[in-house]
Amino acid sequence: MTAHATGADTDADDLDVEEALALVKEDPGRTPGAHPSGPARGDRPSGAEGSPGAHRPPHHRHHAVVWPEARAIAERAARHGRGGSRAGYLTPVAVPLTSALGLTLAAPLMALTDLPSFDTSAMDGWAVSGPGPWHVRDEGVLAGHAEHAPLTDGEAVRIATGARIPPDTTAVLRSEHGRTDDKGRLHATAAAEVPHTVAHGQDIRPRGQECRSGDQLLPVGTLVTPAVLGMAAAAGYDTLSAVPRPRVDVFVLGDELLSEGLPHGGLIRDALGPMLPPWLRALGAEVTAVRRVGDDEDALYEALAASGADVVVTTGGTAAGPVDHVHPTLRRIGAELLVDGVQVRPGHPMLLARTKENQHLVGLPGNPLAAVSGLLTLAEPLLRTLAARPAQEPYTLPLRDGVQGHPYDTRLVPVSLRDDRALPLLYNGPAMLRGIAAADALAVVPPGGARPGEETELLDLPWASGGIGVCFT
Ligand SMILES: Nc1nc2c(c(=O)[nH]1)N[C@H]1C(S)=C(S)[C@@H](COP(=O)(O)OP(=O)(O)OC[C@H]3O[C@@H](n4cnc5c(N)ncnc54)[C@H](O)[C@@H]3O)O[C@H]1N2
Ligand code: MOO
Repeated sequence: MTAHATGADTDADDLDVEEALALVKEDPGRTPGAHPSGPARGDRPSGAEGSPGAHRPPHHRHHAVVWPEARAIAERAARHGRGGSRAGYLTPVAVPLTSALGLTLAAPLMALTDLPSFDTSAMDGWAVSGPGPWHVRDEGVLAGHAEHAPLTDGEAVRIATGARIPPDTTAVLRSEHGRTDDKGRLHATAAAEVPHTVAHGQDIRPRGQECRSGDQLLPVGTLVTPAVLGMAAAAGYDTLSAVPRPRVDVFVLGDELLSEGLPHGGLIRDALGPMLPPWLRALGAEVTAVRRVGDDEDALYEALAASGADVVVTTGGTAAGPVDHVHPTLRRIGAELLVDGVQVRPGHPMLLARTKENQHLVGLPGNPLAAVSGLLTLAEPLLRTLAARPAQEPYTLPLRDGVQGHPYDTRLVPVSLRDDRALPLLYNGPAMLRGIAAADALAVVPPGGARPGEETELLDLPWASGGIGVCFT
């Protein structure tokens, strides 16, 4: 779908700006990351300050919304048509612990048992009753064994860490704090914290020390981490009530795409087929299908009609070229366009539509970095809301180098984070992946650009934040 020249949206000025910003003005001979200084705020083209929408040039796509609004629409979109659920997330299900990592708890985690569930020895040693010396019973008490006969005053029995404390035990004497004399009697040694004696309750973990059955351990909305899985298992759970991952079908459009080998004869490798599924999983999705769909309107129509996913993600075909079928197909199925273009570079032809009751479509542009922009602008808030995940806390860092701005649109620029500063990376053109492949985050550069040292909002990439989102499987 590379033929755009005849498209109705041809916009010579926009395309010139795009080329200038992303491709040719960055001098590849400079130190990687050394971005040419952007204009100072005061040097912005007149009219670029303040609300970008208010200063759009007359030829700008009139439907395009400003970047923050696009994200807000995507977040709100999830809240409609979900059986009246105002929260917007998918219906919770019981998920086995082995599948629950990265999900959000749909119910508080209440203890199903006391923890510990019985009085437990905290150390290897002897359970003793009363003051020593003690007569040591022949048998021992091991973890996992049934209850032991009560001790009588002056008796001791060997005990292992984690074993049940026999009734009438007053303390546990650690093995390194006791010795037996030649008559087989046990004495507390001078090495004990209180010499020759053991404090009442010493090294016993009493039943219910951590929680009582029915206590709330974690609130609803908690992200299921490995530690939460451990806590849930300890507290008696086999399954968790959690919000499931939104199911996502990915349709990769384009006749020019190869799945293997070197580009040849005008054909190029499909970069999005390998990139999007793991990225979508990192954003909380379950990828239910990845299909190549040729530049054929009927094929896209049929694929869409057959999809039962919560979200369909298409790549390519969003612009107005002769084989850009996304808009016509959406019209054909009677979809409601919620976002039709965003004032962001790259990625401005991205779109969001409601295709069915409980199904949305995110149309990512075909240029690979433009697709990333659409993924983070539209798919991320939609999936996050459906999966009831928390939003990333907004944060800023100073830019090491200035970044030229688009006169009217927000720019998303790959950056690497070093020493609490963001280094804008080269090779950030819409068709390029070299910058993003080396990046830790995307800088949100406002219309008009950003000066060196300017505090700039950052969108973390899921693998760079080290969060639970990094679980790609
Ligand atoms: N007349 C206009 N032409 C274009 C406009 C415009 O406003 N008016 N916008 C440009 C911008 S910006 C973008 S972004 C692209 C969006 O185009 P589409 O979403 O229709 O995508 P395609 O035309 O199918 O492809 C664009 C480009 O990306 C390559 N591509 C597509 N899929 C893949 C893939 N899976 N892996 C790697 N590369 C892919 C494709 O070969 C094209 O080179 O439109 C501009 N044109
Ligand atoms: O700039 Mo397009 O929006 O190439 O991505």
